[in-house]
Amino acid sequence: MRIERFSSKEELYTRAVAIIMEAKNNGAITFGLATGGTMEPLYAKICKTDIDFSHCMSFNLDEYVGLEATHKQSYAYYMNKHLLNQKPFLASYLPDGLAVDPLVETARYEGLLQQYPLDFQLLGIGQNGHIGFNEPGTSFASLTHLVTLEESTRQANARFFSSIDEVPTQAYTMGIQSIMRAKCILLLAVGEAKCEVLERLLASDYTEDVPATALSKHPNVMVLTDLQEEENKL
Ligand SMILES: N[C@@H]1[C@@H](O)[C@H](O)[C@@H](COP(=O)(O)O)O[C@@H]1O
Repeated sequence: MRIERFSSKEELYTRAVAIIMEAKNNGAITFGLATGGTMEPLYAKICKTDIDFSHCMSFNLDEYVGLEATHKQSYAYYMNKHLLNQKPFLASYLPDGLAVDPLVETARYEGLLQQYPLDFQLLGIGQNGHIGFNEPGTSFASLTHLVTLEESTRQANARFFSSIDEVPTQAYTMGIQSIMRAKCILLLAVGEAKCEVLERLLASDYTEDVPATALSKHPNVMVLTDLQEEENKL
């Protein structure tokens, strides 16, 4: 895992855009995409470039169960709003939050990921170390599956909803193994709220208690952060 630290968010996002453009120039076609506050400035910056994804495919990490694609807090809506309306891909996929049968839906989505292996995966990180919606304790062998969200995850995401009661209790997510199959992974940890989890990630051994530590066994992971090392603070 290579880590690059930036003294400003502006520099960090500029670097992230450059990495994505380089991946694309080097032939990446299939992009795993992420949502969350962390990704909003990234997508805003991408939209200002002339990058063309019209021959690429995108696959989102996760989606809330129970929200239709037109719901303003669904990840389908988020992706259209922040990226896909401005930068359309040849095809864009997310798990279907309204799928009737979770087993059929997770098999469908995992099948797509196996049919179109990811060249590039973008990741944020949850305050409890989750990637996608893989909560602590998730098997590192997991494929796309249905999860029950931790209360802390619902609380962290409640800021996007009018009240915590509206935050879904379940989601579909790519599994850890689905994520780890990507050829190249870029994780962004931005803002003070991610300080503790980033330090945990860097200090922890490979453990399912901190899902993001799975990445330590991946050959091509880059972490960008605006957080400084403990000794450099003050
Ligand atoms: N499922 C998403 C994750 O993919 C994301 O990484 C995390 C952090 O989001 P934020 O960037 O808003 O802190 O939030 C959600 O839980």
